[in-house]
Amino acid sequence: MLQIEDLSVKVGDKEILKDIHLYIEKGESHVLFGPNGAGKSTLLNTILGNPKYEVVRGNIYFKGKDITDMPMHERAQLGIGISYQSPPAISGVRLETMINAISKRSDEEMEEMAKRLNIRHFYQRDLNVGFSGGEVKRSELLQIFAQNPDLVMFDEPDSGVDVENVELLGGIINHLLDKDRKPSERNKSGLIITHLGYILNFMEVDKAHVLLDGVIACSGTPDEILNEIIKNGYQRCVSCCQKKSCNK
Ligand SMILES: Nc1ncnc2c1ncn2[C@@H]1O[C@H](COP(=O)(O)OP(=O)(O)OP(=O)(O)O)[C@@H](O)[C@H]1O
Repeated sequence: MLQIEDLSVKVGDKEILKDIHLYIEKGESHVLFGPNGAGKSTLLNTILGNPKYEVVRGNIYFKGKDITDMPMHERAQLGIGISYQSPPAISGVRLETMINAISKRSDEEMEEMAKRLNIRHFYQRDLNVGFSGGEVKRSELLQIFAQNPDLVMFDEPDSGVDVENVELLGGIINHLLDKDRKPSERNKSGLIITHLGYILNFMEVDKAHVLLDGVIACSGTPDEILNEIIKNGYQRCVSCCQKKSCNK
């Protein structure tokens, strides 16, 4: 589904991502860990095609197509979606208006998901204006459900969310990524950034990567990587990275 080859990315004068290789198969979800400022959001924004991020080397392929120079709206049409960490509040645009503008789902499907996310009563409110942290995340997930993209990226879906809502959101992300279907029937792929990994208790993820200083330092199963980070911080990834000379 997504293939990233030898990708290096600059923001302004600064090279943030270096020599990234990442392959996400159809039906797979990957999680991205890394300390603050490592470049995780930069990677998501680059996949999305945000023009602020300049690809200086390498290529991004989506569904077999080279999208490296493709504008953002065409990538969205092709099936790439994102749930932002801190989406903007938009006065004058109601949640319902946004949903109607972007939805590829039936009214019945939208009603059901809005109820499941407990956000139906927010339809007449301006988008994210005065929403709490958890309400913003629920509204983001409803918009992602409406768009129905094939590759969904989640930038810290659990930040600022209480324990009960993390469980709710984890279950819905699982559903959005087809994890409630048999492996052979899964068509969606995901890339999720999380700092604490608590949401992973409620969703299924196939692989994990650690991004350090713009480089993928280690990859493995989500459990082994997360346990290592909880036990020793990012220290082992740093030594692993030094052995591979990946920070040169
Ligand atoms: N517009 C910009 N101009 C200069 N530097 C930038 C710009 N945007 C991001 N950066 C820098 O790029 C680096 C990576 O930022 P990024 O937001 O991708 O990190 P992150 O891993 O997502 O961090 P966090 O976990 O704190 O959200 C940081 O050092 C940041 O200051």
